[in-house]
Formats: sequence, structure tokens, C-alpha cells
Amino acid sequence: MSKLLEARDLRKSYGNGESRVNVLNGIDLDLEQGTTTALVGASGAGKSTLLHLLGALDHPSGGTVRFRGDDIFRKSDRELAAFRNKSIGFVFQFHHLLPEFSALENVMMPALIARVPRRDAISLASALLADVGLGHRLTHRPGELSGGEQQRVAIARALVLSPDLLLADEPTGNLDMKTSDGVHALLGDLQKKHGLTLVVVTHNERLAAAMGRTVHLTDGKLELTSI
Ligand SMILES: Nc1ncnc2c1ncn2[C@@H]1O[C@H](COP(=O)(O)OP(=O)(O)OP(=O)(O)O)[C@@H](O)[C@H]1O
Repeated sequence: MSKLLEARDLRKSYGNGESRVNVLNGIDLDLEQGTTTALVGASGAGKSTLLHLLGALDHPSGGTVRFRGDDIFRKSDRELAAFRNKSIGFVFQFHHLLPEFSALENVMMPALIARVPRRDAISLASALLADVGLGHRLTHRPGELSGGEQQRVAIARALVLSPDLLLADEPTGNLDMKTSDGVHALLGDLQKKHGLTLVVVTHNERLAAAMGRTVHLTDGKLELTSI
């Protein structure tokens, strides 16, 4: 197995002086290519903060993240944005689909922004929507879809530029249990099909245990709780 990502002594603080809060206090984490990691921890433990650093959405206060050996925070902002668009897909609890666009258009959007030719973007997006079980909902707008279906569209959108790493931050946080199980199962299937490296933040320890290894964030440090 080859290493996709290596975080070392990753630190993040917010605020200054007396209002300074140390959220991450030296995180070491290795992600092997094609593996799934569930990230669990209490509310406010810093799970989203860590995911944002792994996905280069924010800069750490200290430490390094190497992606295929490349120290990502040495890149300029412009290089970092290009790296992120190419290599990392994000799924959030609130998926921010564009309400006035169809499912197909929502999934195509990152591809069009990345200047993928329209015809290719349509076929990529249609295939991904079929993969997430929505091949029959291409022209529906988000408001015409259920919560679980909307999250499936968001997952398809996250995959449209073929990322190596998919980061999902409580993707089932506002779904009922049955729908959550379906979305987690889908993430597992897509991880295998696309050979993705997947990190999923979840409060649901039952789903976490079913996903692969679990790492637990507590007091700003990570503990491996299961493999
Ligand atoms: N931009 C920010 N400025 C200041 N403090 C922040 C900022 N972002 C997060 N924090 C603080 O960092 C801590 C960790 O937040 P984070 O959202 O990473 O936790 P979490 O484990 O994802 O929580 P939850 O499970 O409730 O989503 C919290 O105390 C939060 O208030």
C-alpha cells in the first residue's frame, strides 16, 4: 500500500492572547491510498478543524501535511487551490447544492469550472449520478429530492473531478437512521469502486466501526481505537 497523506505534529489554535484556544495539539495521521478512516470525537473536539487542514481549506498553526510526499502548505495560495480542486473532494453535512439547477447541472458544475468540455462533463456527471442511484433523477432540482437524495447528489459532485481523497464531514448528520445507513453504504461502495482514500467524520460510532479503522480525537490528539 502506498501512502497518500502524512500529517505530522499538526496544530491549530484560534484567537490570540487570553482568548487563544488550542484545538489541535500535535496530530500525527497517515492515510494509506485506498483506505477508509472514520474520525470520531465529542462535539467541539476539532474534527471539522482537522478535516479542513487535511483538505487544505485552512492553514495549520504548526506542523506539516504531505500529500504524496509533497509538503502542501509550502505551496502558494494559488497552487494550493489548484491542488485542492484536482486532488480532494468534500462532502459536508449541509451540501449547499444550487437550488435553481438540476441534479445533473449541480454535479457538472465543478467540471465546467475546471474547463472540462461540456459534453464530457455531462457524461461524467450522468455516470456518477447513476453510480449514486439517481440515474432517473438527472433533471430534478434539489428541492424536488429527499434529504438522502440531495446528499447523494453532493457525493456525486464531490467525485466529478476524480479526486484521490474524499473528505466527508458528518455527511449523514441531518438524515434519519435508515437514510444514514444508505449514504454510508454508498460511500463505502464508491470508495471501493473508485479506489478512493476516504475520511468520514461521524458521531455515529456504530457506522464508524463498520467503515474500517476508527481514529478518535480527544484533547487535540488522535487515538487509534480500531483497525
Ligand atoms: N474559525 C474559528 N474561530 C474560532 N474558533 C473556532 C473556529 N472554528 C472552530 N473553532 C473552535 O474550535 C473548536 C473545534 O471546532 P470543530 O468545529 O472543529 O469541532 P467538531 O469536533 O467538528 O465539532 P462538531 O462535532 O460539533 O461539529 C470549537 O471550540 C470551535 O468553537
